[in-house]
Amino acid sequence: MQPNNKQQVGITIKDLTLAFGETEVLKGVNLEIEPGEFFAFLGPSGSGKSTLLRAIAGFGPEPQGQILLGDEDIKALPPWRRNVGMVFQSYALWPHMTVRQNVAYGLEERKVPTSEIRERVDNALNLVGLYHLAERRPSQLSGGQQQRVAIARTVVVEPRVLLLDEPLSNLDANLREQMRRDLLELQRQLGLTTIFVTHDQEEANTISDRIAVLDQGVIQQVGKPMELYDNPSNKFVADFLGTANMLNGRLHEGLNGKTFMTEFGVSFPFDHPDNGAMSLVFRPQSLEICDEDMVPNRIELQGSVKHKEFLGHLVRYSIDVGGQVLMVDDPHRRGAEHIENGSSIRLALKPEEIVALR
Ligand SMILES: Nc1ncnc2c1ncn2[C@@H]1O[C@H](COP(=O)(O)OP(=O)(O)OP(=O)(O)O)[C@@H](O)[C@H]1O
Repeated sequence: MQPNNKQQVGITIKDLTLAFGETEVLKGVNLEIEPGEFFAFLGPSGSGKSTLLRAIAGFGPEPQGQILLGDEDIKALPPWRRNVGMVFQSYALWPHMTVRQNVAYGLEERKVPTSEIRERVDNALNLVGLYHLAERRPSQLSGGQQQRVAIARTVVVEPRVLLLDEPLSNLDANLREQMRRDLLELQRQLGLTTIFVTHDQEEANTISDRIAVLDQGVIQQVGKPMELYDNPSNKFVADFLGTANMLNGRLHEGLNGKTFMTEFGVSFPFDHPDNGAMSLVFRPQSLEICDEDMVPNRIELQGSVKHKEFLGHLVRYSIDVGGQVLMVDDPHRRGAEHIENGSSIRLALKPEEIVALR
């Protein structure tokens, strides 16, 4: 199997809606996935990630809208004519067949000549590092090895795109990290446009070029992992991608510039083109604990420590600021032991790290 960069195709999804009976599960999905991209569908359980992936593969009820592979609308094609490879969460290996037979199965079905099957299966097994286990049955393999067989079996037929439905969720944490790296390397080697479904934001962040965040059958935002983390376009995305502090309140124009007043009555200067009700969102590491003089160009907040968790490289504090609890991640340094529950502290917030959401 050779890297097939020449055949890389993008995937375009236009106005896709899909219902199970009366229940609409995908509600007007629009998406452009670039050729060769490693793309993730990220969202909580029930958000429609698997349904969207399965719709691309041709499984499940027929959706409304369009699914294009390159220029070709594949929506009306049966799964086996789409040239799309899908790896299921359960792996779905044949238990009575050896690893080699499992991987060869799809080629035999396609009536590929025997000598070519041998060569392609060898290549696929080498690619996933399982050549030496070719004569074993799935029950004689670890979870990670079974996962690799499932991938080899899918890529051996040289699909135009690779779809992976939570492929790492049955593996333990260490193996998952290793498989993440292996999967990314394999994807780069093959140059296959790949979609990966996960509910784990760390997994999506580490593996993907771009992510679509889904909630309730709607794409909430699409972007590179850091873009989504730094500039969430709504509260759902802010919360789903890591810990987010959120201050709800109003922005007023005063004589000396603009002031933000939280719903709990804490106020501070804040500059933003809009006025009125908004939420200010910022990450725990955007707040600093100030022992001495206030750093210039920071928003100052007074609070008291409610809870403290020492995590080694950082200390995570819960700080009560005028009736609202904010999370603060402070890089651990010697000499901070005196900050205890009940301590009064000053916080400095970097205004440029605040995202104002309406
Ligand atoms: N065969 C089905 N019949 C009826 N409803 C279904 C069917 N499959 C999925 N659903 C519903 O569609 C919604 C989306 O399900 P889907 O499996 O796509 O979510 P998901 O984001 O992949 O979740 P998970 O991470 O739990 O797999 C859910 O509310 C689910 O109950």
